[in-house]
Amino acid sequence: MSKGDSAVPLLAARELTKAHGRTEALRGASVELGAGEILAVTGTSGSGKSTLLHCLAGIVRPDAGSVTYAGQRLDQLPEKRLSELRRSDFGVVFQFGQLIPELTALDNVALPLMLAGTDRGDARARAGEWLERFGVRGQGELRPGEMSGGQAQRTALARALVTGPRVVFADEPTGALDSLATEQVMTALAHTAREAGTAVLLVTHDDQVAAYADREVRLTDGAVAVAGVTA
Ligand SMILES: Nc1ncnc2c1ncn2[C@@H]1O[C@H](COP(=O)(O)OP(=O)(O)OP(=O)(O)O)[C@@H](O)[C@H]1O
Repeated sequence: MSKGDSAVPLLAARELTKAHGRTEALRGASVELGAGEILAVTGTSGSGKSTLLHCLAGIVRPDAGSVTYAGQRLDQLPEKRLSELRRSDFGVVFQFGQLIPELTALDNVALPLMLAGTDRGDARARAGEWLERFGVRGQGELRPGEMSGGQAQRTALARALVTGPRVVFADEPTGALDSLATEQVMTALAHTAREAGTAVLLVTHDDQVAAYADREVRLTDGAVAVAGVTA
């Protein structure tokens, strides 16, 4: 039984619709994420995966439908409260990790802690522990441009998890990596998320990546077509 089987989901989208101009990216998409669950959202290009992730993460507001997180309506929260909640409870990783190029790996991971008020020494110590978990502690003094794609993505994941979020949103986190680097990144993500009890919403078009999830939902034309168990 997966940890996502609890009666009340941690995060739930109901009947979401969202248009970008005249393109209807979401047309009644509903999805639930349990605490500690790893959920893969799959589907062909343009099926609405990223838009769904953005709505669930409170980055984009849906046109209609609801997003409920830990009992509160995310889609109705005022912007200030929403950004506080995103900082405290959510971590995000995109296809190209979006690390800050001028900072070392260690300082990139320490930054969210420092922004939350942790002093630099403690933040760097904790950042080092997270780099260790992702197998890139040895690269801590390198800048993103000096790392391989896989090392940079593992650093981005360490940065997303260092603040202890309840949910990590990962949009094609291995989209730019070869198969070996994908395996290393996904193994590290699944292992550390399970250890920390962090839920992960994983957007991917790659079956190799979806196989790391507890469950998969497939989007077709902005709505969920198939929901099932992958593992
Ligand atoms: N900012 C935007 N402006 C206009 N159209 C957009 C915008 N973002 C997404 N779309 C359109 O909305 C639809 C859904 O896009 P979305 O990025 O959510 O799909 P996706 O499944 O993540 O695609 P991909 O796998 O190619 O990233 C597509 O037709 C896309 O072209």
